[in-house]
Amino acid sequence: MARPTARLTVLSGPSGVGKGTVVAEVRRRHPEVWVSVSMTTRRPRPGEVDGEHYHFVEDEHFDWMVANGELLEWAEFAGNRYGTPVAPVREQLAAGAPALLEIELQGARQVRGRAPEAQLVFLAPPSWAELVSRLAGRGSEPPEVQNRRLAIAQAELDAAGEFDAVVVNDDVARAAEELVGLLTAPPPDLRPEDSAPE
Ligand SMILES: Nc1ncnc2c1ncn2[C@@H]1O[C@H](COP(=O)(O)OP(=O)(O)OP(=O)(O)O)[C@@H](O)[C@H]1O
Ligand SMILES: Nc1nc2c(ncn2[C@@H]2O[C@H](COP(=O)(O)O)[C@@H](O)[C@H]2O)c(=O)[nH]1
Repeated sequence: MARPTARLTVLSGPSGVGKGTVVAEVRRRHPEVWVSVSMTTRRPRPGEVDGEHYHFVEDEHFDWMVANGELLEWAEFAGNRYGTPVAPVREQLAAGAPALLEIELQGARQVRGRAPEAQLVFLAPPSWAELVSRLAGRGSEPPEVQNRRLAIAQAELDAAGEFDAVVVNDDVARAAEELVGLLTAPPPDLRPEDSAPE
């Protein structure tokens, strides 16, 4: 892998599109890629490990983090709250290393506001039918929660144009490599054609 750029990259996209699957594939291929572990008030799914998939916390703890400015961004999504602890991201970037966040649209917009230099990547499904099928096939939520997530997904798909890049998750390995390409791309002001003298 080319040396990743020390830059903040956000991966967003509708629930069930495969963000977690693609990020896991990126890490399997490139263990050096650092991915933020979010806080959430959601209950763990079977197999999810505290501190690895999420920091699972009670509402009071989440409130405390918000009140103390401990989160880079946070949002309520389908009945639960999710947020990115700011300190590890700061440490990562201060050490000259890249940081990858896997978050939903409201959070991506907050990151855009706080860190305009961040790279925002949208993961899109090959089709609406495929998105519905993936969310149902995962089997982690009951049908009413799936429908709630799909209602949000419609608005998220409409916002794809706000992002710097769109990656279609038609194939996990291909999408993972495309994401790695974006993680290793120099930021716009460092691209040779932008900095070349007249
Ligand atoms: N390219 C793909 N082709 C077929 N199935 C896929 C693909 N990518 C992911 N999946 C499957 O789609 C389902 C949803 O994937 P995943 O949980 O990674 O989505 P997500 O975007 O992280 O969802 P959420 O935002 O709800 O956490 C999983 O069952 C996963 O195995
Ligand atoms: N704004 C944020 N969104 C986050 C964060 N961590 C995860 N997420 C997104 O929430 C939804 C639902 O996740 P699930 O694990 O319950 O399926 C999904 O879009 C995640 O990407 C975060 O720190 N901030």
